[in-house]
Amino acid sequence: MKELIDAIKSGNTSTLSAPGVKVYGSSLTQIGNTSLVMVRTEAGKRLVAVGESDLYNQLNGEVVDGAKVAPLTHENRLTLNQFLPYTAPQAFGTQVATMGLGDRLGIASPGHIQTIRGRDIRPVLAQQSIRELALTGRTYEDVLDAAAYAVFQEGYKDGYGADGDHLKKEEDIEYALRLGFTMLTLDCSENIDNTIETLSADEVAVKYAALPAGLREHYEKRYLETPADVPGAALNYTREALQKDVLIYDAAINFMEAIYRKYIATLDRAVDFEISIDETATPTSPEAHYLVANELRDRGVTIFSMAPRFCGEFQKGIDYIGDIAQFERELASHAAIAVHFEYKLSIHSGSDKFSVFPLIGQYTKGLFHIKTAGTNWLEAVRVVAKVNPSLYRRMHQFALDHFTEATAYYHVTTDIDAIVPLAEVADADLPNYMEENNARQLLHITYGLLLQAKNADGSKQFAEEFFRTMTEQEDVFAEGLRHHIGRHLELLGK
Ligand SMILES: O=C(O)[C@@H](O)[C@H](O)[C@H](O)C(=O)CO
Repeated sequence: MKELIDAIKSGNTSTLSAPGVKVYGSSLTQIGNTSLVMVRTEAGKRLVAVGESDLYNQLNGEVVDGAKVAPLTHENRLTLNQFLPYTAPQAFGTQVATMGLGDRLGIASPGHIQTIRGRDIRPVLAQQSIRELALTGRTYEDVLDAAAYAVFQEGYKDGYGADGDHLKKEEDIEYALRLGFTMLTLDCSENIDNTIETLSADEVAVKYAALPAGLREHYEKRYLETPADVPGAALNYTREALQKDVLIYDAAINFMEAIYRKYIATLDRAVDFEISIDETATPTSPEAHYLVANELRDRGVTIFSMAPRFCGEFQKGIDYIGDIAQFERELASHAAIAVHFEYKLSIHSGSDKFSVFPLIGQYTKGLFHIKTAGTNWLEAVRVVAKVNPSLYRRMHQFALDHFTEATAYYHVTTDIDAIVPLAEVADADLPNYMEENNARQLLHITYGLLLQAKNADGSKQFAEEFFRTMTEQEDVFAEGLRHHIGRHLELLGK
């Protein structure tokens, strides 16, 4: 480390290096009297601060050869945010395309930054759902720390977001806001009544008639008597469809308004508020989308984006499943509705939907929010399959043994029997599993079980070897993300 510190002290920072130390040259920055850089040593990543200043004194670490060497702790991240505002998350609003780049491991953001830098889109790097936190055992502090340190490591100063994703409970909303998250995705799935879709027209009519007269009059006046005028959207309300939509979404709209009034409208800072109605059995018709959006606007609820449940299937880690012509027809209306109400269309489970990306870029005119997460985990699994076949085989077999348990968390239509048996695949061909839909979904939804699995003695069954492998292969992982997420962005027109 001494060679590095001396080079910084002498101002000879063009090629920083030191034996046994990886220097992240893009991180080098000057704050007053202090030169700050990120390195990786045998002990892990560290901040190295050379030159006394308030920053130098506030960083918790040890002094080595006259420099402060600080671990990537939560407290040191907060200090970094204080002195380097670009390392803190920001809200983006509706006028720039954004991409959620969920990182379940806390090590993908450098590759994501290298992929997105210089493109006409901004990254929401710190994006995890409560479901992901529960499955990985991480916290929102961990998620935000990892993203902030990656931003510093890469010297990325174009801004990034932090999305508390698929939040259903007020306590989780408060948790994310308390930590400074700059985007909230309100998951309304538990307030949407999917049972209505199972009723006959007569049963719907009876249930609808039982609603308060004033409520029925409100909706009938606005959607049967008043034509919806949205350029580019084909909207046609029938009495039967309206009755179903009111029964399906009215409670959810009240929930959206209540959360907005209590948590968003009262904030003294900008937060991108996303409405998620995608994780429901009921596809969101354009008419239902317009109804929800119109009611929110009339109630004074301002949103950053809306995630409808599109027709067909947006399943985890694989391409779109469904009638692309119907998807295109309805996408045109969904996109027109979003433009009409001045928010962005949000595409959840956006990973790997290559066949419809051009349509999404086209109809949203390049102004969208797209969410990915699982595909980034699968790029890490691909690295393991390439460089550590023994670990991959053990993880794959564990995933097969625990797949049914994992289906409790994610809706997939995986055909496990279609996956080529491990014994028939040579080590060199293991990465090919990441090209096969059923194997992709097998490893995709079992991520939490794999990362949390323990041996009889309580040690981690895979996680320690997995992260050691990923540390050794961090450049290979970043290259894999640049290629795979880069393909997403190219097809989206970014
Ligand atoms: O797995 C999760 O809970 C999240 O990644 C969630 O699926 C997210 O909203 C998403 O759509 C990522 O593609």
